[in-house]
Amino acid sequence: MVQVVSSKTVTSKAAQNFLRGRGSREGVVVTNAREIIIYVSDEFSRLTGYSRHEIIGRNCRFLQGSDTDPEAVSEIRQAIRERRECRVGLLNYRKDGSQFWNLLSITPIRNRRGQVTSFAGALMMMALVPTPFTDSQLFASSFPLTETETPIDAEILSEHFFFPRKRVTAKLLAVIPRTDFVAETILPTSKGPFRLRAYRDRHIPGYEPVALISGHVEGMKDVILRVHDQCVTSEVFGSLKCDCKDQLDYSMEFIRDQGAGLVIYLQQEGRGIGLANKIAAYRMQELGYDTVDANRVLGLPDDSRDYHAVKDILDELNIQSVRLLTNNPRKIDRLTSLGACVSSRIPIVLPTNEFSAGYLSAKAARMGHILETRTMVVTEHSHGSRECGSLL
Ligand SMILES: Nc1nc2c(ncn2[C@@H]2O[C@H](COP(=O)(O)OP(=O)(O)OP(=O)(O)O)[C@@H](O)[C@H]2O)c(=O)[nH]1
Repeated sequence: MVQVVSSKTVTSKAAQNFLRGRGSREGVVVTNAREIIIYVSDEFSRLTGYSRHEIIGRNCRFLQGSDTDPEAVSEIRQAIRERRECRVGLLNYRKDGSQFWNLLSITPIRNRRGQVTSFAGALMMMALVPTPFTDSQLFASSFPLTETETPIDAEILSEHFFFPRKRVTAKLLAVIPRTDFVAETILPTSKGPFRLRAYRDRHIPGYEPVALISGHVEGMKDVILRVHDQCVTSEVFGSLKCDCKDQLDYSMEFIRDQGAGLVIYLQQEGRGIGLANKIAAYRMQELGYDTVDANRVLGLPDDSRDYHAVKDILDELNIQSVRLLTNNPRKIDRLTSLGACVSSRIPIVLPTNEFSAGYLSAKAARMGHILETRTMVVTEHSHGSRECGSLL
């Protein structure tokens, strides 16, 4: 629930009721009858990147930009003129210039005599769609849906929200957080103590992401992050066929040595296909297929991992931006598509062995991984100031 303001500015019962009814992940603003913002929730600030004092006293138009559809804006204007409720899906801009799809609900607040005294707006953020976009892409997700993502049928959504263009056929991905924090403990490890935070996915029974944290990361920007997907074969059985365990060990040590950072560990064995399928894929690799074709001959996707939980956990920890420990540029794309701010990439440079060399070069050749194995030294590839969403 949104905390109900005790502020003198939002005193009407109707406005208070509106605020009480909102989910905690919705950003809320209240304007006076002349559409000047008099209240802004913390979540609204967080979602848009503007601080409260940058918002109060302004008109909500500051979220619009060059790609905001004028048809959507005119629907809002008309609803306000007619003093009626409206729900609109439109492209908005955060303070850093990045775009997001906003499901905006505006409700006029009336006094006892029925006069409109203020307007309350609730903002809900959706996944980014590619820009510049074509009509047919407009509502298409920028990345394929996997079974772990939340599909929302655009037809259904468009029954509730006015969208500027009606040719809505593709599915929409709504970024509705679904990863709940469960508990935190201190975990002594061979690499030193870490805070271990457990989460639970609301939709997938048994899917329990964890965050292994060193130092203070909450509310910080440029936090070192390793997004690590489960690899039982190397991490438990010591398989030499891949570099997963080495990368996990390296990341924990790197984060410890840097003083702060986190590993988000996800149960997505075998790039999302599961352990048994991965073992079947290994069998295919013994027959001569590389890591990509082995999946394909089994009718399995190359990579069906989902990073929804990463965005939710970063939001839950109020982490503003991350420096990602990875050699996989697509991981950066996928995280930024979900709205996470990746400010730079830190390569992980590790030696190969006779069993992993083929796998690693296949990943570089077929999956776009950056393969640097000449030296053990890790240097940060900075991409300059926060250019979220346009790193590579
Ligand atoms: N399907 C399949 N999965 C594999 C294979 N080898 C390792 N994995 C899985 O690959 C996942 C790790 O992905 P990688 O492609 O190694 O690396 P990445 O996470 O994409 O990129 P980095 O951030 O650079 O590590 C883990 O879930 C492993 O279980 C394989 O041969 N086939």
